Amino acid sequence: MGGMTTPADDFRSGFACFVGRPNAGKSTLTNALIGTKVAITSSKPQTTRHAIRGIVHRPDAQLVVVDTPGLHRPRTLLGQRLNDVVRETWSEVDVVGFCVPADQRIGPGDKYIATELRSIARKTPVVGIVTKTDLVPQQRVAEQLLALQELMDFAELVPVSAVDGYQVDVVADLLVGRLPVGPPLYPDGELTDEPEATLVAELIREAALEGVRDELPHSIAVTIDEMAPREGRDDLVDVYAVVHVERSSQKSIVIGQRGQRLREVGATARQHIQKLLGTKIYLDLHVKVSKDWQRDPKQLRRLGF
Ligand SMILES: Nc1nc2c(ncn2[C@@H]2O[C@H](COP(=O)(O)OP(=O)(O)OP(=O)(O)O)[C@@H](O)[C@H]2O)c(=O)[nH]1
Repeated sequence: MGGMTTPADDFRSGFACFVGRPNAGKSTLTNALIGTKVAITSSKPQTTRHAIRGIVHRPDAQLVVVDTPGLHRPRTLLGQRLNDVVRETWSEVDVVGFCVPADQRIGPGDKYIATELRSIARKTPVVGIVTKTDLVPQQRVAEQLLALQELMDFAELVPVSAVDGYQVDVVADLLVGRLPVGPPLYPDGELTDEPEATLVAELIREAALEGVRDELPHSIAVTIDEMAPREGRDDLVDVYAVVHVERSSQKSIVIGQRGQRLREVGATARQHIQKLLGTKIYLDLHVKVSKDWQRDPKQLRRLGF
């Protein structure tokens, strides 16, 4: 941020999330809004409960898009837990974007989401978004907007195509318009310094936390020691990473019986990293006890906080 410029008095900042049935186009729209800049969750310990998907930086606003798992009709305890996370996110963001694809009839799944949204996030404005307009004739888009309007009270309605870019800015404007006035929540610079390594670290952290979030809420940090293409090959990147925990008891949780868990963490993380980088990777994962790293400013700095 540099402290050189002070944001204008009417600068807006805040959080948004997208909801909608699977395949409604939420991720694609998020990526279109964010462009190339990728944001990283691990840089802010207090926000790790809601993974940040990306940040839209504009001269007049900063829009932080958070991830939510899909809302399901709860059939299992896990389903219920996931739904709790969804509800919590909904009530904490400043605006929700409810996505419905233009090429599919509005159905029970959408009605379920609308009912839930109404009951949980009564005060959160919801923007109704008809996605994938490039797939259907204009007339169909209009019909879908009308059908969507019947579902619930929307703050705004807007059609968009993330693929051809139609009205992506309008969606951004509508979401930003619902954010409170306030300074940027995240510095711009840190997100672009080393996006890949930081994001790779975050993917490993996410994988390591999967299933043990309750046992190790904020006690994990990940650093990347080295990340470079294997010599003489352009299709393989070596990643050397360290998972930092606070106590040796946590180390055993992360490693698991005979290393079983760590292997799974590695496999999951590797898949995600390969997707991100678009190349094969070799992932070398070590677990290290960095005692009380959360309370030690020096260690915190080293771990990138
Ligand atoms: N033609 C077209 N296809 C789109 C558009 N947006 C998304 N898609 C496609 O629709 C499919 C689902 O898109 P996603 O963005 O993954 O949908 P999602 O809502 O994030 O899906 P979940 O992660 O399953 O909840 C993908 O195959 C996208 O390529 C669009 O604007 N136009």
